[in-house]
Amino acid sequence: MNTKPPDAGTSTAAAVRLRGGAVSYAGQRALSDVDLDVAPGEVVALLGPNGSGKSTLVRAILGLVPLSAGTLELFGTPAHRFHDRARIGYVPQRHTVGGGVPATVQEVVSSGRLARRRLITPWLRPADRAVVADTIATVGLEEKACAQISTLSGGQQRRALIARALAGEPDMLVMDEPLAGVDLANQEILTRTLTGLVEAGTTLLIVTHEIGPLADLIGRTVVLHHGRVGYDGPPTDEVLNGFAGTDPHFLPASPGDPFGFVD
Ligand SMILES: Nc1ncnc2c1ncn2[C@@H]1O[C@H](COP(=O)(O)OP(=O)(O)OP(=O)(O)O)[C@@H](O)[C@H]1O
Repeated sequence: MNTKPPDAGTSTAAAVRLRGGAVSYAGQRALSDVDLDVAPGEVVALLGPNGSGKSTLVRAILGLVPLSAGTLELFGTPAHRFHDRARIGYVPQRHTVGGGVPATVQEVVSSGRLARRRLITPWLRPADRAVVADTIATVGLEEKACAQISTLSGGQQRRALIARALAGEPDMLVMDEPLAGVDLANQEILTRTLTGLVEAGTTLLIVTHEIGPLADLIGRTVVLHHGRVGYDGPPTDEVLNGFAGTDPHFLPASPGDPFGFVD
């Protein structure tokens, strides 16, 4: 699926440009002095131990939590003046769907399309419906399009919610733990989906504990320690193998210990 105009996502402006970013919750610092550039078309994995600030960083980029310091630009525009939110798709961390709201896969995915169109009229045009159908096919859920989303497995729900984000045809997709709790078959489908998006020029920012099947896709890893960037570079074996989400020996980086592995 790629119905973007040919120049979409190829602008030279960074998709994300954060300088000196800081976030506090009730006076407690969760992020400090974070610099992050994400170029159009880049695939960046955000790693780090539990509580190191990964989700906070993506929430700050998405404007879901305010920066207490620093500056943020999205696609070359200061974040406070950036109104084209549909250019950024977001799949949050805990995103299985409960039984509370009855909705089919098609309806859920359509809601992602409606959000892009900022519709005054509450219906989709044929071209929008085609994108919705295409997106459902991209994540391999054609046969479930009319099923209630609450009847799907966790992995299938995750695929549906990724499809919802994709239905807005974002230039950048931000995903928090897309593979967590997803079985191998669903991981493979998701990896194929993401590979197709990257080939189409979509920028990916992925918070993950499990590089696993995504290893071939990821061009760069940014590792957070205690709310600061400890490593920013290629996904070396040392980063990928040495990282463990809850490893107490994974300490703040220092010049002699760039990955923070040494006690
Ligand atoms: N809404 C909140 N209110 C108060 N503190 C919060 C809130 N969200 C996160 N924190 C704290 O901010 C710090 C960073 O949390 P964050 O969830 O960003 O880390 P993380 O690296 O994404 O962790 P995990 O891998 O467990 O998801 C932690 O100390 C956490 O307890």
